Amino acid sequence: MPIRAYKRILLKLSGEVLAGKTGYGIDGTMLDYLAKEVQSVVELGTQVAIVIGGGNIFRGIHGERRGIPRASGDQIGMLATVMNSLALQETLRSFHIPTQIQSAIEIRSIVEPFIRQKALHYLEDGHVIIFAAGTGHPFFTTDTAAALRAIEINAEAILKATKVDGVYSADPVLDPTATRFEQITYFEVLQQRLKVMDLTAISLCMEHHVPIIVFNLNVAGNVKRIVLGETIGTLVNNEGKG
Ligand SMILES: Nc1ncnc2c1ncn2[C@@H]1O[C@H](COP(=O)(O)OP(=O)(O)O)[C@@H](O)[C@H]1O
Ligand SMILES: O=c1ccn([C@@H]2O[C@H](COP(=O)(O)OP(=O)(O)O)[C@@H](O)[C@H]2O)c(=O)[nH]1
Repeated sequence: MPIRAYKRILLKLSGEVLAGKTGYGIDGTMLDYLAKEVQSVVELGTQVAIVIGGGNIFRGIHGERRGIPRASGDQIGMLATVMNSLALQETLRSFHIPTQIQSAIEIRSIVEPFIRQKALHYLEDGHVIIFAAGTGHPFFTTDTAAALRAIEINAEAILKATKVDGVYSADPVLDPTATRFEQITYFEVLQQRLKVMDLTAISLCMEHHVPIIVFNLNVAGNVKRIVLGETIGTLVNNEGKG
């Protein structure tokens, strides 16, 4: 078996990634693609926790335009992450990967509530665990939920999957002259307000020394490459050189 760089990771998937090319909702081809990426590291014996966003269905901030107060809009957004989690769970199970969901909001007839000790047991038993409903609180994001859960389960790294291949000096989607960092410190990300992840999430990771690897999910095999220690994307930690 190849040597793994990481034994326990937290994979952060944006909701948007689930929409695939359709741009909205849940795309079956994308679910299969994600399941294969996850399978490739489960096969290495890596423990995998996943936090998934809801932006493919609803973002709280956008509700305000339709007269939905932010806190209610955020609750809709959190429920969207539960829908995405269920879709991903069923796909992972169809790939024979044992998968559990734990939700930060209690919806007991559908998914288990978040119980840290139980989550740790699932991981140790080789189950993939999906943490749904973000932090359970409005005004937060699933990036912050990813940071929080990564700390709670002692994940060795957060793998932040995006459609760009790392952290840039500016949003590369908007600024073609932006340059990519191979490594950068949390402090530099905060100081330069680089919006690849929200600042609350970065601060939590900085305080608790959780490295973040920002990488392009659209390149097949990237999750496995990272777990095997290849330098992919941008590493955010305390020692980055910028
Ligand atoms: N400095 C930056 N470096 C890299 N990406 C950035 C930067 N600033 C903004 N971004 C954007 O952040 C996105 C990554 O966040 P992600 O969670 O995937 O997207 P979203 O929050 O839109 O679902 C990238 O797709 C990119 O367009
Ligand atoms: O702890 C959380 C996490 C998410 N959300 C809501 O859920 C939506 C979807 O999450 P996010 O935008 O982080 O998803 P992504 O951008 O990763 O798809 C957000 O817009 C918020 O409205 C929230 O209120 N609290």
